Amino acid sequence: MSAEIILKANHISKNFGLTHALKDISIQIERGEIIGLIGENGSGKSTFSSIISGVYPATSGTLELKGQPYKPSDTMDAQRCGISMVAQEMGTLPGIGVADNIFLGREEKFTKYGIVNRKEMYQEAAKAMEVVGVAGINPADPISRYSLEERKLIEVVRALYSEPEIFIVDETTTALSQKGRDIIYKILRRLQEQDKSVLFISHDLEELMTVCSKLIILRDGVFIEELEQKDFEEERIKELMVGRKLTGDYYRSDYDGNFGEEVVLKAENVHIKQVLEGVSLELHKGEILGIGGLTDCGMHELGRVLFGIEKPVYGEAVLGNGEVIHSPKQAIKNKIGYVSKNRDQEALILSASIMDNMVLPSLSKISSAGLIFKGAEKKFTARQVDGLSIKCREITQDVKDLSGGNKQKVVFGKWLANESEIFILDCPTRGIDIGVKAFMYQLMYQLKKENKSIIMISEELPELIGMSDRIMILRKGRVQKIFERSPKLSESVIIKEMV
Ligand SMILES: Nc1ncnc2c1ncn2[C@@H]1O[C@H](COP(=O)(O)OP(=O)(O)OP(=O)(O)O)[C@@H](O)[C@H]1O
Repeated sequence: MSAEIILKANHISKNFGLTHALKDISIQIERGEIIGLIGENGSGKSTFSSIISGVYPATSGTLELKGQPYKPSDTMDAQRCGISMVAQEMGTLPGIGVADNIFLGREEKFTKYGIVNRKEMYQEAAKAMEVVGVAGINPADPISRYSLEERKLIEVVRALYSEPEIFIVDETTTALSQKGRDIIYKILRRLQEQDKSVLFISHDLEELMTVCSKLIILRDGVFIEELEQKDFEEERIKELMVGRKLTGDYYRSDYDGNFGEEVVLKAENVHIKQVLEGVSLELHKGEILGIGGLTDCGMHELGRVLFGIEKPVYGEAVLGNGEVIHSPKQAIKNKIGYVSKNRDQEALILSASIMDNMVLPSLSKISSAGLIFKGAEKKFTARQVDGLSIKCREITQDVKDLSGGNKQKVVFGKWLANESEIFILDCPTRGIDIGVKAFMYQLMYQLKKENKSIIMISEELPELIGMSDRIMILRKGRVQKIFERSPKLSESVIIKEMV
Protein backbone atom coordinates (compact mmCIF):
# COMPACT_ATOMS: atom_id res chain seq x y z
CA MET A 1 0.00 0.00 0.00
CA SER A 2 1.41 3.38 -0.94
CA ALA A 3 1.75 6.15 1.64
CA GLU A 4 -0.75 8.96 2.08
CA ILE A 5 -0.39 11.81 -0.41
CA ILE A 6 0.13 14.90 1.65
CA LEU A 7 0.45 17.51 -1.08
CA LYS A 8 -0.76 17.47 -4.64
CA ALA A 9 0.14 20.14 -7.18
CA ASN A 10 -2.14 20.08 -10.21
CA HIS A 11 -1.08 21.77 -13.45
CA ILE A 12 0.79 24.59 -11.76
CA SER A 13 2.02 27.42 -13.98
CA LYS A 14 3.69 30.63 -12.96
CA ASN A 15 4.45 33.66 -15.08
CA PHE A 16 6.53 36.64 -14.06
CA GLY A 17 5.52 39.10 -16.75
CA LEU A 18 6.75 37.48 -19.92
CA THR A 19 8.82 34.84 -18.12
CA HIS A 20 7.12 31.45 -17.91
CA ALA A 21 8.90 30.13 -14.84
CA LEU A 22 6.68 27.04 -14.43
CA LYS A 23 4.61 25.34 -17.09
CA ASP A 24 1.88 22.91 -16.13
CA ILE A 25 3.65 21.16 -13.27
CA SER A 26 1.86 18.26 -11.58
CA ILE A 27 3.68 16.72 -8.62
CA GLN A 28 2.66 14.88 -5.51
CA ILE A 29 4.43 14.49 -2.20
CA GLU A 30 3.78 11.48 -0.01
CA ARG A 31 4.29 11.19 3.72
CA GLY A 32 7.80 10.19 4.79
CA GLU A 33 9.37 11.10 1.45
CA ILE A 34 12.50 13.17 0.96
CA ILE A 35 12.05 14.50 -2.54
CA GLY A 36 14.99 16.08 -4.27
CA LEU A 37 14.08 18.80 -6.74
CA ILE A 38 16.77 19.16 -9.33
CA GLY A 39 17.32 21.17 -12.47
CA GLU A 40 19.57 23.74 -14.04
CA ASN A 41 19.73 27.33 -12.81
CA GLY A 42 16.46 29.02 -13.65
CA SER A 43 14.55 25.76 -14.18
CA GLY A 44 11.86 26.76 -11.68
CA LYS A 45 12.80 24.95 -8.46
CA SER A 46 12.61 27.99 -6.19
CA THR A 47 9.47 29.19 -7.92
CA PHE A 48 7.71 25.90 -7.23
CA SER A 49 8.79 25.80 -3.60
CA SER A 50 7.84 29.47 -3.17
CA ILE A 51 4.32 28.74 -4.38
CA ILE A 52 3.73 25.88 -1.99
CA SER A 53 5.28 27.78 0.90
CA GLY A 54 3.05 30.81 0.36
CA VAL A 55 5.58 33.34 -0.97
CA TYR A 56 3.34 34.03 -3.98
CA PRO A 57 0.42 32.32 -5.71
CA ALA A 58 0.52 30.31 -8.91
CA THR A 59 -0.73 31.95 -12.09
CA SER A 60 -2.85 28.88 -12.75
CA GLY A 61 -3.33 25.38 -11.38
CA THR A 62 -4.37 24.19 -7.95
CA LEU A 63 -2.86 22.76 -4.79
CA GLU A 64 -4.34 20.21 -2.41
CA LEU A 65 -3.07 19.60 1.09
CA LYS A 66 -4.24 16.36 2.70
CA GLY A 67 -7.06 16.19 0.18
CA GLN A 68 -8.30 19.72 0.82
CA PRO A 69 -7.86 22.76 -1.46
CA TYR A 70 -4.77 24.65 -0.33
CA LYS A 71 -4.12 28.28 -1.24
CA PRO A 72 -1.77 29.89 1.29
CA SER A 73 -2.17 33.65 1.54
CA ASP A 74 1.41 34.13 2.77
CA THR A 75 4.28 32.22 4.35
CA MET A 76 2.79 32.46 7.86
CA ASP A 77 -0.44 30.96 6.55
CA ALA A 78 1.54 28.15 4.90
CA GLN A 79 3.34 27.52 8.18
CA ARG A 80 0.04 27.32 10.02
CA CYS A 81 -1.01 24.72 7.45
CA GLY A 82 2.20 22.77 8.09
CA ILE A 83 4.57 23.87 5.30
CA SER A 84 7.69 25.87 5.96
CA MET A 85 10.75 26.70 3.93
CA VAL A 86 14.35 27.73 4.37
CA ALA A 87 14.73 29.93 1.32
CA GLN A 88 17.79 30.07 -0.90
CA GLU A 89 18.44 33.74 -0.33
CA MET A 90 19.42 35.16 3.00
CA GLY A 91 16.31 35.19 5.13
CA THR A 92 17.31 36.62 8.50
CA LEU A 93 16.56 40.25 9.23
CA PRO A 94 19.57 42.41 10.06
CA GLY A 95 19.34 44.90 12.92
CA ILE A 96 17.45 42.61 15.29
CA GLY A 97 18.41 39.77 17.59
CA VAL A 98 18.73 36.03 17.10
CA ALA A 99 15.57 35.19 19.09
CA ASP A 100 13.62 37.97 17.31
CA ASN A 101 14.56 36.36 14.03
CA ILE A 102 13.51 32.91 15.17
CA PHE A 103 10.11 34.16 16.32
CA LEU A 104 9.53 36.74 13.60
CA GLY A 105 5.76 37.08 13.17
CA ARG A 106 5.12 34.99 16.29
CA GLU A 107 6.06 37.59 18.91
CA GLU A 108 2.55 37.56 20.38
CA LYS A 109 3.42 34.22 21.93
CA PHE A 110 5.66 36.09 24.37
CA THR A 111 3.68 39.31 24.64
CA LYS A 112 1.46 40.26 27.53
CA TYR A 113 -0.16 43.71 27.85
CA GLY A 114 1.96 44.86 24.95
CA ILE A 115 5.23 43.88 26.62
CA VAL A 116 7.46 41.17 25.22
CA ASN A 117 8.81 38.82 27.88
CA ARG A 118 12.32 38.63 26.51
CA LYS A 119 13.58 36.19 29.10
CA GLU A 120 10.92 33.70 28.12
CA MET A 121 11.66 34.36 24.44
CA TYR A 122 15.37 33.69 24.89
CA GLN A 123 14.70 30.51 26.83
CA GLU A 124 12.37 29.26 24.12
CA ALA A 125 14.89 30.18 21.40
CA ALA A 126 17.65 28.29 23.23
CA LYS A 127 15.36 25.28 23.46
CA ALA A 128 14.46 25.49 19.77
CA MET A 129 18.15 25.64 18.82
CA GLU A 130 18.97 22.69 21.01
CA VAL A 131 16.23 20.58 19.42
CA VAL A 132 17.68 21.28 15.98
CA GLY A 133 21.26 20.68 17.16
CA VAL A 134 22.57 24.22 16.71
CA ALA A 135 25.08 25.15 19.38
CA GLY A 136 27.18 28.19 20.30
CA ILE A 137 24.61 30.86 19.48
CA ASN A 138 23.27 33.25 22.11
CA PRO A 139 19.58 34.08 21.50
CA ALA A 140 20.05 37.56 22.97
CA ASP A 141 22.85 38.51 20.54
CA PRO A 142 22.29 40.72 17.52
CA ILE A 143 22.03 38.56 14.41
CA SER A 144 24.85 40.52 12.76
CA ARG A 145 27.31 38.94 15.16
CA TYR A 146 26.97 35.64 13.35
CA SER A 147 28.39 34.28 10.11
CA LEU A 148 26.43 33.44 6.98
CA GLU A 149 26.47 29.78 8.00
CA GLU A 150 25.21 30.48 11.51
CA ARG A 151 22.48 32.76 10.17
CA LYS A 152 21.41 30.01 7.79
CA LEU A 153 21.13 27.62 10.71
CA ILE A 154 19.08 30.19 12.61
CA GLU A 155 16.73 30.22 9.62
CA VAL A 156 16.50 26.45 9.84
CA VAL A 157 15.57 26.74 13.51
CA ARG A 158 12.89 29.29 12.61
CA ALA A 159 11.44 27.10 9.87
CA LEU A 160 11.36 24.01 12.09
CA TYR A 161 9.84 25.77 15.07
CA SER A 162 6.37 25.39 13.58
CA GLU A 163 6.94 21.60 13.36
CA PRO A 164 6.11 21.45 9.65
CA GLU A 165 4.66 18.42 7.93
CA ILE A 166 6.47 19.46 4.78
CA PHE A 167 9.88 21.03 5.26
CA ILE A 168 11.43 22.72 2.23
CA VAL A 169 15.17 23.28 2.07
CA ASP A 170 16.07 25.44 -0.91
CA GLU A 171 19.75 25.43 -1.84
CA THR A 172 20.85 25.79 1.75
CA THR A 173 23.59 23.23 2.10
CA THR A 174 25.98 25.07 -0.25
CA ALA A 175 26.15 27.88 2.29
CA LEU A 176 27.12 25.40 4.99
CA SER A 177 30.27 23.59 6.04
CA GLN A 178 30.25 19.84 6.50
CA LYS A 179 29.27 20.35 10.14
CA GLY A 180 26.27 22.46 9.14
CA ARG A 181 25.32 19.99 6.41
CA ASP A 182 25.42 17.15 8.90
CA ILE A 183 22.96 19.05 11.09
CA ILE A 184 20.60 19.33 8.11
CA TYR A 185 20.97 15.65 7.13
CA LYS A 186 20.22 14.62 10.70
CA ILE A 187 17.10 16.78 10.71
CA LEU A 188 15.93 15.28 7.43
CA ARG A 189 16.37 11.74 8.70
CA ARG A 190 14.49 12.60 11.87
CA LEU A 191 11.62 14.16 9.94
CA GLN A 192 11.41 11.09 7.72
CA GLU A 193 11.27 8.83 10.77
CA GLN A 194 8.41 10.96 12.05
CA ASP A 195 6.61 10.40 8.73
CA LYS A 196 7.03 14.05 7.74
CA SER A 197 8.01 15.02 4.21
CA VAL A 198 10.87 17.04 2.79
CA LEU A 199 11.41 18.89 -0.46
CA PHE A 200 15.13 19.25 -0.87
CA ILE A 201 16.73 21.52 -3.47
CA SER A 202 20.41 21.25 -4.18
CA HIS A 203 22.89 21.28 -7.04
CA ASP A 204 25.02 18.68 -5.35
CA LEU A 205 24.03 15.50 -7.11
CA GLU A 206 25.98 13.24 -4.81
CA GLU A 207 24.23 14.80 -1.84
CA LEU A 208 20.81 14.44 -3.46
CA MET A 209 21.42 10.82 -4.38
CA THR A 210 22.45 10.05 -0.80
CA VAL A 211 19.75 11.96 1.02
CA CYS A 212 16.64 11.64 -1.14
CA SER A 213 14.15 8.85 -1.61
CA LYS A 214 12.93 10.29 -4.89
CA LEU A 215 14.14 12.87 -7.42
CA ILE A 216 12.03 15.18 -9.54
CA ILE A 217 13.77 16.77 -12.48
CA LEU A 218 12.69 20.11 -13.93
CA ARG A 219 13.98 21.73 -17.08
CA ASP A 220 12.96 25.22 -18.26
CA GLY A 221 9.95 25.19 -15.97
CA VAL A 222 8.71 21.85 -17.26
CA PHE A 223 8.40 18.55 -15.36
CA ILE A 224 10.81 16.10 -17.00
CA GLU A 225 10.97 12.95 -14.90
CA GLU A 226 10.45 11.43 -11.50
CA LEU A 227 13.01 8.84 -10.39
CA GLU A 228 12.82 6.36 -7.53
CA GLN A 229 15.95 5.75 -5.48
CA LYS A 230 16.63 2.44 -7.22
CA ASP A 231 16.86 4.29 -10.54
CA PHE A 232 19.31 6.97 -9.39
CA GLU A 233 22.17 7.01 -11.82
CA GLU A 234 24.40 10.04 -12.05
CA GLU A 235 24.92 10.27 -15.80
CA ARG A 236 21.25 9.74 -16.55
CA ILE A 237 20.17 12.40 -14.06
CA LYS A 238 22.62 14.90 -15.54
CA GLU A 239 21.38 14.13 -19.00
CA LEU A 240 17.76 14.59 -17.97
CA MET A 241 18.62 17.91 -16.34
CA VAL A 242 20.39 19.51 -19.26
CA GLY A 243 18.60 17.67 -22.05
CA ARG A 244 21.82 16.44 -23.66
CA LYS A 245 24.81 14.28 -22.88
CA LEU A 246 27.49 16.16 -20.97
CA THR A 247 30.85 15.47 -22.47
CA GLY A 248 34.37 16.65 -21.83
CA ASP A 249 36.37 17.07 -18.69
CA TYR A 250 34.82 18.68 -15.68
CA TYR A 251 38.09 19.89 -14.21
CA ARG A 252 41.35 20.75 -15.95
CA SER A 253 43.25 17.66 -16.97
CA ASP A 254 46.87 18.89 -16.88
CA TYR A 255 49.06 18.14 -13.90
CA ASP A 256 52.21 20.12 -14.59
CA GLY A 257 51.06 22.82 -12.17
CA ASN A 258 52.86 25.46 -14.23
CA PHE A 259 52.60 29.15 -13.38
CA GLY A 260 54.78 32.23 -13.58
CA GLU A 261 57.41 33.32 -11.10
CA GLU A 262 56.14 36.84 -10.70
CA VAL A 263 54.24 37.39 -7.44
CA VAL A 264 51.13 39.50 -8.09
CA LEU A 265 49.55 39.49 -4.63
CA LYS A 266 50.83 38.71 -1.16
CA ALA A 267 49.47 38.36 2.32
CA GLU A 268 52.10 39.13 4.90
CA ASN A 269 51.69 37.89 8.43
CA VAL A 270 47.98 38.71 8.55
CA HIS A 271 46.34 38.68 11.97
CA ILE A 272 42.64 39.11 12.70
CA LYS A 273 41.60 38.72 16.29
CA GLN A 274 40.47 35.17 17.02
CA VAL A 275 40.39 34.36 13.30
CA LEU A 276 43.81 34.57 11.62
CA GLU A 277 47.16 34.18 13.29
CA GLY A 278 49.95 35.27 11.05
CA VAL A 279 48.93 34.00 7.61
CA SER A 280 51.24 34.70 4.68
CA LEU A 281 50.80 33.67 1.07
CA GLU A 282 52.08 34.47 -2.38
CA LEU A 283 49.93 34.36 -5.50
CA HIS A 284 51.82 34.12 -8.78
CA LYS A 285 50.99 35.21 -12.29
CA GLY A 286 48.97 32.50 -14.00
CA GLU A 287 48.40 30.58 -10.80
CA ILE A 288 45.22 29.10 -9.38
CA LEU A 289 45.83 29.02 -5.65
CA GLY A 290 43.20 27.05 -3.80
CA ILE A 291 42.52 27.83 -0.17
CA GLY A 292 40.65 25.29 1.90
CA GLY A 293 39.91 24.26 5.45
CA LEU A 294 36.96 24.01 7.77
CA THR A 295 34.55 26.90 7.38
CA ASP A 296 35.82 28.70 10.48
CA CYS A 297 39.52 28.27 9.63
CA GLY A 298 39.75 31.93 8.57
CA MET A 299 39.80 31.43 4.79
CA HIS A 300 36.78 33.60 4.08
CA GLU A 301 38.21 36.44 6.17
CA LEU A 302 41.55 36.08 4.37
CA GLY A 303 39.76 36.67 1.06
CA ARG A 304 38.19 39.81 2.50
CA VAL A 305 41.58 41.09 3.66
CA LEU A 306 43.07 40.50 0.20
CA PHE A 307 40.29 42.58 -1.38
CA GLY A 308 40.59 45.32 1.24
CA ILE A 309 37.16 44.81 2.86
CA GLU A 310 38.55 43.75 6.19
CA LYS A 311 41.47 45.41 7.92
CA PRO A 312 43.85 43.08 9.73
CA VAL A 313 44.98 44.12 13.21
CA TYR A 314 48.46 43.24 12.12
CA GLY A 315 50.05 42.39 8.78
CA GLU A 316 48.87 43.42 5.32
CA ALA A 317 47.87 42.47 1.80
CA VAL A 318 50.34 43.76 -0.74
CA LEU A 319 50.24 43.97 -4.53
CA GLY A 320 53.10 42.84 -6.71
CA ASN A 321 54.14 46.47 -7.18
CA GLY A 322 54.48 46.89 -3.41
CA GLU A 323 51.25 48.86 -2.93
CA VAL A 324 49.42 47.91 0.28
CA ILE A 325 45.73 47.16 -0.22
CA HIS A 326 43.54 49.11 2.16
CA SER A 327 40.16 49.36 0.40
CA PRO A 328 38.04 47.53 -2.20
CA LYS A 329 38.11 50.69 -4.33
CA GLN A 330 41.87 50.53 -4.51
CA ALA A 331 41.76 46.76 -5.13
CA ILE A 332 39.38 47.27 -8.04
CA LYS A 333 41.58 50.03 -9.44
CA ASN A 334 44.39 47.52 -9.39
CA LYS A 335 42.32 45.05 -11.37
CA ILE A 336 41.30 42.74 -8.56
CA GLY A 337 37.85 41.15 -8.74
CA TYR A 338 36.16 39.55 -5.74
CA VAL A 339 33.32 37.07 -5.70
CA SER A 340 31.94 37.03 -2.17
CA LYS A 341 30.44 33.95 -0.55
CA ASN A 342 27.77 36.30 0.71
CA ARG A 343 26.47 37.06 -2.76
CA ASP A 344 23.27 38.94 -2.02
CA GLN A 345 24.73 41.25 0.56
CA GLU A 346 28.23 41.89 -0.65
CA ALA A 347 28.45 41.17 -4.33
CA LEU A 348 25.29 42.57 -5.88
CA ILE A 349 22.97 45.52 -5.73
CA LEU A 350 19.78 43.51 -5.83
CA SER A 351 17.44 46.36 -6.63
CA ALA A 352 19.54 47.45 -9.60
CA SER A 353 19.49 45.97 -13.07
CA ILE A 354 21.81 43.34 -14.51
CA MET A 355 23.35 46.09 -16.62
CA ASP A 356 23.97 48.45 -13.69
CA ASN A 357 25.56 45.67 -11.66
CA MET A 358 27.67 44.54 -14.54
CA VAL A 359 29.08 47.92 -15.53
CA LEU A 360 29.74 49.20 -12.03
CA PRO A 361 33.44 48.32 -11.74
CA SER A 362 34.05 49.19 -15.39
CA LEU A 363 32.44 52.63 -15.64
CA SER A 364 35.65 54.36 -16.58
CA LYS A 365 35.98 52.03 -19.56
CA ILE A 366 32.61 52.82 -21.07
CA SER A 367 32.48 56.49 -20.29
CA SER A 368 34.14 59.33 -22.02
CA ALA A 369 34.78 62.78 -20.54
CA GLY A 370 32.58 61.80 -17.59
CA LEU A 371 29.67 60.80 -19.83
CA ILE A 372 28.33 57.28 -19.81
CA PHE A 373 26.94 56.11 -23.10
CA LYS A 374 23.86 53.95 -22.81
CA GLY A 375 24.59 52.16 -26.07
CA ALA A 376 28.07 51.22 -24.91
CA GLU A 377 26.70 50.03 -21.56
CA LYS A 378 24.15 47.84 -23.31
CA LYS A 379 26.63 46.32 -25.73
CA PHE A 380 29.09 45.74 -22.95
CA THR A 381 26.49 43.97 -20.78
CA ALA A 382 24.96 41.99 -23.63
CA ARG A 383 28.39 40.53 -24.37
CA GLN A 384 28.73 39.21 -20.84
CA VAL A 385 25.14 37.96 -20.64
CA ASP A 386 25.68 36.12 -23.86
CA GLY A 387 29.10 34.75 -22.96
CA LEU A 388 27.95 33.45 -19.60
CA SER A 389 24.50 32.32 -20.87
CA ILE A 390 22.75 34.33 -18.18
CA LYS A 391 19.09 33.36 -18.22
CA CYS A 392 17.17 36.63 -18.18
CA ARG A 393 14.35 38.38 -19.97
CA GLU A 394 16.32 41.56 -20.65
CA ILE A 395 19.47 43.16 -19.37
CA THR A 396 17.52 45.95 -17.72
CA GLN A 397 15.77 43.40 -15.48
CA ASP A 398 16.46 43.71 -11.74
CA VAL A 399 19.04 41.29 -10.44
CA LYS A 400 16.75 40.32 -7.55
CA ASP A 401 14.43 38.60 -10.05
CA LEU A 402 17.12 36.26 -11.35
CA SER A 403 17.49 32.71 -10.14
CA GLY A 404 20.32 32.14 -7.64
CA GLY A 405 22.77 30.64 -10.10
CA ASN A 406 22.18 33.37 -12.64
CA LYS A 407 22.89 35.99 -9.98
CA GLN A 408 26.22 34.28 -9.41
CA LYS A 409 26.98 34.54 -13.10
CA VAL A 410 26.30 38.29 -12.98
CA VAL A 411 28.88 38.61 -10.19
CA PHE A 412 31.40 36.71 -12.26
CA GLY A 413 30.51 38.71 -15.34
CA LYS A 414 31.18 42.06 -13.77
CA TRP A 415 34.74 41.13 -12.89
CA LEU A 416 35.36 39.54 -16.26
CA ALA A 417 34.06 42.65 -17.94
CA ASN A 418 36.41 44.75 -15.88
CA GLU A 419 39.26 42.72 -17.31
CA SER A 420 40.47 41.85 -13.84
CA GLU A 421 43.98 40.44 -13.59
CA ILE A 422 43.50 38.90 -10.17
CA PHE A 423 40.34 37.07 -9.10
CA ILE A 424 39.56 36.32 -5.49
CA LEU A 425 36.74 33.81 -5.62
CA ASP A 426 35.07 32.80 -2.37
CA CYS A 427 32.93 29.72 -3.01
CA PRO A 428 32.50 30.71 -6.67
CA THR A 429 30.34 27.78 -7.71
CA ARG A 430 27.89 28.06 -4.83
CA GLY A 431 24.37 27.41 -6.07
CA ILE A 432 25.49 26.79 -9.63
CA ASP A 433 24.22 23.89 -11.70
CA ILE A 434 26.55 21.24 -13.11
CA GLY A 435 26.50 22.59 -16.66
CA VAL A 436 27.43 26.11 -15.55
CA LYS A 437 29.94 24.72 -13.07
CA ALA A 438 31.78 22.95 -15.86
CA PHE A 439 31.70 26.20 -17.81
CA MET A 440 33.07 28.17 -14.83
CA TYR A 441 35.94 25.72 -14.42
CA GLN A 442 36.77 26.04 -18.10
CA LEU A 443 36.64 29.79 -17.73
CA MET A 444 38.99 29.72 -14.74
CA TYR A 445 41.42 27.57 -16.67
CA GLN A 446 41.20 29.90 -19.63
CA LEU A 447 41.94 32.86 -17.34
CA LYS A 448 44.95 31.02 -15.98
CA LYS A 449 46.20 30.39 -19.50
CA GLU A 450 45.82 34.12 -20.17
CA ASN A 451 48.20 34.64 -17.26
CA LYS A 452 45.53 35.90 -14.87
CA SER A 453 45.82 34.83 -11.26
CA ILE A 454 43.10 33.27 -9.16
CA ILE A 455 42.58 32.61 -5.49
CA MET A 456 39.80 30.09 -5.08
CA ILE A 457 38.52 29.75 -1.54
CA SER A 458 36.35 26.68 -1.35
CA GLU A 459 34.77 24.18 0.94
CA GLU A 460 34.48 21.67 -1.89
CA LEU A 461 37.56 19.49 -1.91
CA PRO A 462 36.96 18.00 -5.38
CA GLU A 463 37.06 21.45 -6.98
CA LEU A 464 40.13 22.45 -4.99
CA ILE A 465 41.91 19.28 -6.09
CA GLY A 466 40.55 19.48 -9.62
CA MET A 467 41.45 23.10 -10.34
CA SER A 468 44.31 24.35 -8.14
CA ASP A 469 48.01 24.58 -8.92
CA ARG A 470 48.63 24.64 -5.18
CA ILE A 471 46.23 24.18 -2.29
CA MET A 472 46.82 26.00 0.95
CA ILE A 473 45.04 24.47 3.92
CA LEU A 474 44.28 26.72 6.85
CA ARG A 475 43.60 25.33 10.27
CA LYS A 476 42.51 27.45 13.21
CA GLY A 477 43.73 30.62 11.53
CA ARG A 478 47.19 29.31 10.56
CA VAL A 479 48.67 27.84 7.41
CA GLN A 480 48.66 24.13 8.08
CA LYS A 481 50.03 22.79 4.82
CA ILE A 482 50.50 23.59 1.15
CA PHE A 483 49.85 20.83 -1.36
CA GLU A 484 51.26 20.88 -4.86
CA ARG A 485 49.04 19.85 -7.77
CA SER A 486 49.17 16.11 -8.30
CA PRO A 487 46.93 13.36 -9.69
CA LYS A 488 47.68 11.43 -6.51
CA LEU A 489 46.24 14.05 -4.19
CA SER A 490 43.21 12.63 -2.41
CA GLU A 491 40.46 14.15 -0.30
CA SER A 492 41.39 12.01 2.69
CA VAL A 493 44.98 13.30 2.71
CA ILE A 494 43.71 16.88 2.74
CA ILE A 495 41.01 16.27 5.35
CA LYS A 496 43.69 15.00 7.74
CA GLU A 497 45.29 18.44 7.64
CA MET A 498 41.98 20.29 8.00
CA VAL A 499 40.76 18.82 11.27
N1 LIG B 1 10.29 37.53 -8.90
C1 LIG B 1 10.63 37.22 -10.15
N2 LIG B 1 10.42 38.09 -11.16
C2 LIG B 1 10.75 37.78 -12.43
N3 LIG B 1 11.30 36.60 -12.80
C3 LIG B 1 11.52 35.70 -11.85
C4 LIG B 1 11.21 35.96 -10.47
N4 LIG B 1 11.55 34.86 -9.75
C5 LIG B 1 12.06 33.97 -10.63
N5 LIG B 1 12.04 34.47 -11.88
C6 LIG B 1 12.48 33.78 -13.11
O1 LIG B 1 11.85 32.50 -13.13
C7 LIG B 1 12.75 31.52 -13.65
C8 LIG B 1 12.86 30.37 -12.65
O2 LIG B 1 13.59 30.84 -11.53
P1 LIG B 1 13.84 29.97 -10.23
O3 LIG B 1 14.46 30.89 -9.21
O4 LIG B 1 12.61 29.27 -9.85
O5 LIG B 1 14.94 28.92 -10.75
P2 LIG B 1 15.76 27.83 -9.94
O6 LIG B 1 15.55 26.54 -10.64
O7 LIG B 1 15.44 27.90 -8.50
O8 LIG B 1 17.26 28.33 -10.24
P3 LIG B 1 18.60 28.29 -9.33
O9 LIG B 1 19.12 26.91 -9.38
O10 LIG B 1 19.53 29.22 -10.09
O11 LIG B 1 18.26 28.78 -7.99
C9 LIG B 1 14.05 32.25 -13.95
O12 LIG B 1 14.06 32.56 -15.30
C10 LIG B 1 13.97 33.51 -13.11
O13 LIG B 1 14.70 34.56 -13.68
